Amino acid sequence: MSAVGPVLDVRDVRKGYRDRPVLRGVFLDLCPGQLVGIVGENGAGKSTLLRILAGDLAADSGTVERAGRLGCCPQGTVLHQAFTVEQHLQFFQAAYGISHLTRAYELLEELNFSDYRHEPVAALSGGTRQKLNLVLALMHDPQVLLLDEPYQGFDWETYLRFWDLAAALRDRGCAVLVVSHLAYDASRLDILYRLQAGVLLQTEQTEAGRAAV
Ligand SMILES: Nc1ncnc2c1ncn2[C@@H]1O[C@H](COP(=O)(O)OP(=O)(O)OP(=O)(O)O)[C@@H](O)[C@H]1O
Repeated sequence: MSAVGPVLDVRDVRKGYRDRPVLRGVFLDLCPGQLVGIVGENGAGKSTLLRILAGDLAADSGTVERAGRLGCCPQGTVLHQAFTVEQHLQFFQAAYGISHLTRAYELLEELNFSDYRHEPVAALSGGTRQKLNLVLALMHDPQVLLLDEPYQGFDWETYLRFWDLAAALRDRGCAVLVVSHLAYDASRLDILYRLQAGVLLQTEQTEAGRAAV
């Protein structure tokens, strides 16, 4: 458990579409140096919640307080077919206002796709596009990282690299939230929640969480 206060403080968030409630009072604290998972069935409201946490969608009621630089990897990729990997890095460099791409190139190496730097997105495989999506969320060294099904399309080796990367980010103080419909990553997490009937239930304290107490 982190001694530092939360960088994401979510109080009683509610959201429905038309007359159908999806989120019915979500509470969540995310602290620096925590790796937290949220699982839930298809349609449980995970992406809706993540979009609200990222500030991309308004809640009907409740509050979300964020502190620090935000990095977000949404479920759909945010890429343009005609532009190369390098061009995407340059656009996001300008958007983030960062002076160099050192961290971005480091991430390309870590995810093993530096060779694709000058390829257009249209020529990349689905898994490689997802790697780029992830790099774009990480290249400005965020303090709060929100990831929606971040390893979709990854092969096994890349999947393991993803978790090494997530653990390294946690260890350098980043607060990492991973949303997925599968719970088999539980042992890698400090806390695992289940989104069920519109609320977050803490399912168990994982091995990593117990070690961190
Ligand atoms: N823009 C929208 N308009 C109406 N209903 C929506 C909209 N977006 C999502 N929903 C509905 O809200 C519910 C929650 O959707 P959401 O995408 O948040 O679930 P999810 O847990 O992320 O699902 P999945 O695991 O399939 O990605 C679903 O029933 C979905 O059909």
